[in-house]
Amino acid sequence: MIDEKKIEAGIRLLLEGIGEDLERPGLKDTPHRIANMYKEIYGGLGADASVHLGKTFPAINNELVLEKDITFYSTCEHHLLPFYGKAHIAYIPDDKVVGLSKLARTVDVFARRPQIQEQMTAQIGDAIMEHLKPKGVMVILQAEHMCMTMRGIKKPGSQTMTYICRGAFENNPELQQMVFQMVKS
Ligand SMILES: Nc1nc2c(ncn2[C@@H]2O[C@H](COP(=O)(O)OP(=O)(O)OP(=O)(O)O)[C@@H](O)[C@H]2O)c(=O)[nH]1
Ligand SMILES: [Zn+2]
Repeated sequence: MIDEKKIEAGIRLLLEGIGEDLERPGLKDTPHRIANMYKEIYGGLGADASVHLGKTFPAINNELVLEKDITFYSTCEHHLLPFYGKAHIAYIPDDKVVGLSKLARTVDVFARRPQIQEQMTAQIGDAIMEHLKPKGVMVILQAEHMCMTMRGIKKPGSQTMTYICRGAFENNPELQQMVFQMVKS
């Protein structure tokens, strides 16, 4: 559960730590604003993907479904700086499908917490396997990490790609290639 008072106290300390004047007008409401913002951007911590993935419909057929270019914003757990980009999710139904928005909602459940991209990729795929129980799922994430661009090594434009395969996609390079092609097209 997100504790707004603790976040506000933490932000006040942080501002003091960098030598800022907490009483100047521009900063007076900042601790409160950030607490509100964290409720949104870390809202995934209290969220449960099964709520979204548990609402299914009978499949018309069991052909592959790809939802691509799902924009997401997350924060890296090492620096609490944003990483953001696109998620692509392919799955092969086993007589059940979910509404397409539920795939995007599942991405947000795992994006809105301090994260590591590899872990987020796996969590999305594993949640889909567990709750929708398809024949297989493949998740691809492509993101820019601000801890790589605005500080440290400073390599703007560098992109991190991660993917996982579960079920029918595992050990099936042809199927994986087909998804990569569909994502590129
Ligand atoms: N594998 C992986 N690494 C990440 C992710 N987000 C951030 N990192 C990396 O986490 C590492 C943390 O390294 P540290 O050496 O502990 O921290 P640092 O001194 O701030 O590292 P630099 O970024 O190299 O300055 C950095 O190399 C980041 O690029 C992620 O999602 N996945
Ligand atoms: Zn980072």
